[in-house]
Amino acid sequence: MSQWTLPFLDPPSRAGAPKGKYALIILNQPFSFPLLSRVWNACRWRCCADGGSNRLYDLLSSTEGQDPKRFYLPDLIKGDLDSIRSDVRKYYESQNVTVIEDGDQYSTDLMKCIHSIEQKEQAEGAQEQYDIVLLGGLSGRLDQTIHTLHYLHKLRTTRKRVYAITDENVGWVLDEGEHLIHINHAVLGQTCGLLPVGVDSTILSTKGLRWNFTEQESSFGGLVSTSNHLVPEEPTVWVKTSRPIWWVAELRNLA
Ligand SMILES: Nc1ncnc2c1ncn2[C@@H]1O[C@H](COP(=O)(O)OP(=O)(O)OP(=O)(O)O)[C@@H](O)[C@H]1O
Ligand SMILES: Cc1ncc(C[n+]2csc(CCO)c2C)c(N)n1
Repeated sequence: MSQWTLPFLDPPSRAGAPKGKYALIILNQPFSFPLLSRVWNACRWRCCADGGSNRLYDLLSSTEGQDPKRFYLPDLIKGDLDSIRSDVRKYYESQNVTVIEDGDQYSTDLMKCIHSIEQKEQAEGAQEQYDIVLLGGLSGRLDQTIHTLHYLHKLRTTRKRVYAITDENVGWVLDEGEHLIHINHAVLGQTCGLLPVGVDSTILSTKGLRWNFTEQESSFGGLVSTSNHLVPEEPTVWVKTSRPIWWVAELRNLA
């Protein structure tokens, strides 16, 4: 059974950053400072996908007086670089941030960043993979959102854990099998969904939700569990699925 916890969304603690090995990819979508600071501090390596660098730069330029930008320097900016602004590129280059242009028109900036994490893992010769946190990717342009759903669905065969996070949602792919999701109700809101994306149908069983399934079929032609609810008294949600599905939960305002 796969166990799922989200320590990268917990408030900073005196014990320091979560023990897990996390890598962050900042996509070109809006995010708040409280969300950024939590995931940033939890991750050991951080990368901006092309225009994600503009988001980081602009968010950290809005504070009067101090310049927090220099405390949030990514390890890498990568993509076809058709979205990064010249002032942003100039600033990060002046801070010695590596900027890599990859003009391939058959892979997205997200894919290019994932490739860099794989190269890093190879270079480090590490046994353990990075768990990957995408900041953004679940809202905005529908083709990009579907790309996130599609790509993470595909990545499940080679990557153990890849999460997509926005100010509204956290979601990831539950591969076929059994899963125990540990719920921090201070971080997650009420609603959640079990989405059979990219599969004809799945047989689902759940425990710990307001509306549970028992060996029930779920498909786009039939039933899809949207607007389901977490139950405040339940510390875990158990899911059994015969095919991969997307799990999404609402995020509380972290401010
Ligand atoms: N409007 C959007 N909605 C959702 N995700 C987005 C959106 N725009 C960008 N992204 C994500 O951020 C990444 C970087 O985006 P950017 O705007 O720099 O490049 P793009 O040219 O639009 O995307 P790509 O080159 O990857 O097709 C994309 O690969 C995608 O994952
Ligand atoms: C069938 C097909 N559809 C779309 C694209 C376009 N495309 C996909 S990824 C990418 C890079 C964006 O930075 C671009 C332009 C393609 N190549 N092949």
